[in-house]
Amino acid sequence: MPQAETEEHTHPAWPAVILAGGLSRRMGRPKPALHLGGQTMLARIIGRLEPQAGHIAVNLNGAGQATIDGNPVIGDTVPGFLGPLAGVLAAMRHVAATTPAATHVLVVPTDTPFFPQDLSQRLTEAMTTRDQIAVASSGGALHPLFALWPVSLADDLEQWVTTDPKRRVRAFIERHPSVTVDFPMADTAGGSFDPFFNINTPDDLLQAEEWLRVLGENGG
Ligand SMILES: Nc1nc2c(ncn2[C@@H]2O[C@H](COP(=O)(O)OP(=O)(O)OP(=O)(O)O)[C@@H](O)[C@H]2O)c(=O)[nH]1
Ligand SMILES: [Mg+2]
Repeated sequence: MPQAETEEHTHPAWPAVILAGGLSRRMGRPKPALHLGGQTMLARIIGRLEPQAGHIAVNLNGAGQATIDGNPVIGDTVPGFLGPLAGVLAAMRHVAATTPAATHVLVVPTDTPFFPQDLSQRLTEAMTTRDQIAVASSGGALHPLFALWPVSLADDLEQWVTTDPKRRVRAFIERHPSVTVDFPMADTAGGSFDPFFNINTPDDLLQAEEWLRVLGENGG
């Protein structure tokens, strides 16, 4: 069961968590604070989520500050920079504690600013049972960090992230019932555009500025 529907939401509003931890080694500086089109990446992701999610929290490796941009910060619940799945685990624990009625948590990464505006709606519609992980894909590529995760997987995930040597997101998903939702490429003046364009390097950031111009002020 999602959070209560409100007038702004034409579909269920899941609690959501933004993965903003990690080391940003390829970028060389923290990705959530990067500026894209005059806005931080994190602010951009929050703006993209707000119309399609309920309560939003930001996951960092440590919860050194209480809020960012008005949203609560949650730290990883397992230490050691264990990767994105540590953030997914923190998201499940947070939602179980703060929104116990929610069966799922919507998780998105901080470095993919043009993700679809109907992400939550389409992932929700694709689920046929409440034990499924609903995962996004585009152009034949899975985007395992864009998913609706059953909160009930928390204990199993904790076991996995603290014992599996690779902690690959896909490998964890494969152990559970899931459904994949394919999102179309956008047709733009600059050609076909993948809405899951991911920013990892300084060069990716320059390209993202270009796409922002092509897509318009808010990035589509
Ligand atoms: N909570 C948490 N999130 C993480 C961790 N590692 C990566 N992430 C998040 O997972 C998403 C994808 O991670 P990457 O692109 O690999 O980010 P990264 O590890 O900071 O970057 P690189 O060091 O260049 O690999 C981003 O949204 C990161 O914020 C982690 O240890 N804990
Ligand atoms: Mg990484």
